[in-house]
Amino acid sequence: MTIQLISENKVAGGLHQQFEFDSVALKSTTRFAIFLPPQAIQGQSVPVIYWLSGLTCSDENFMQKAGAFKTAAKLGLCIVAPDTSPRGENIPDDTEKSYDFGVGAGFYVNATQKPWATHYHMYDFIVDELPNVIENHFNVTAQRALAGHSMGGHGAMMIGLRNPDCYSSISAFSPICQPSQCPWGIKAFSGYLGADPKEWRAYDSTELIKAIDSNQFVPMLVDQGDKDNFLAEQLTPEPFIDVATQRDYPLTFRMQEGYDHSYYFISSFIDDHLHFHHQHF
Ligand SMILES: N[C@@H](CCC(=O)N[C@@H](CSC=O)C(=O)NCC(=O)O)C(=O)O
Repeated sequence: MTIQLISENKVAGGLHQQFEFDSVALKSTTRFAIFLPPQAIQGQSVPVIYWLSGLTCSDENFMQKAGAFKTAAKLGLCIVAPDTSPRGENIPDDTEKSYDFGVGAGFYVNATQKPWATHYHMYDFIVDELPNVIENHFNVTAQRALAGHSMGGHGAMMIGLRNPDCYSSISAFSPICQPSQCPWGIKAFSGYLGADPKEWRAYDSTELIKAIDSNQFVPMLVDQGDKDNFLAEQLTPEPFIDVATQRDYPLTFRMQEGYDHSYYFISSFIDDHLHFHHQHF
């Protein structure tokens, strides 16, 4: 597997780089961004936080807007931000070109339905292929954490709950907590997984947290803004919090007064998330 450097910038004493490579899972060329802290450049192996972005995003949104570099550099954390779907000329997209399905909206699932099933395997990409690429090409340890926003918050929680042995901690901003029950999730899951809601359960964090073995609880931090336009209709955290509370799951859920759904919110609390993951590595 070869990866090709696309761009490089020095930042906070470390490096921000973009690479592309031919993904087996996505059957297409894909790009990711990586922040390497100074420690990794000096030869030390560092742990990795995988950041999963939301609808309409690429590898760039988090890196350009979250303001994570100085704290990640101080704590010696590598951050990897993949794209949010396969992308390119031969990749099927929503015929209506809507922002919440198709390119930019892979929802971190393995699609089973045509025409999506050929390329839209974001679950396999994030769980298996991308970490292998990162661990084979960079000065990183096998310690992994997951974080994300909105659709990517759903991805971080869902992937962490399904693979508790692989991740030290999980965090999310404004996650879609019950995708089987909200318009964004119903549209995506119907399209990618088919009409039967039973097939959706394996990708729904509120279902997964009901079933996970208590010996396999992974610490989780969630921040949510109370002025988020999507909160009531799309994000619906209450059922997830209720199950977590009943099960004594190690979830810290913080409702943050006055904040919306944007990267202004993320940049306000990203340091807390980086410290949280650092503490659990
Ligand atoms: N209608 C909007 C919706 C797009 C949007 O708000 N995207 C969010 C994630 S929403 C859930 O996954 C986002 O992160 N946008 C990128 C950014 O840099 O802010 C639209 O189409 O604009």
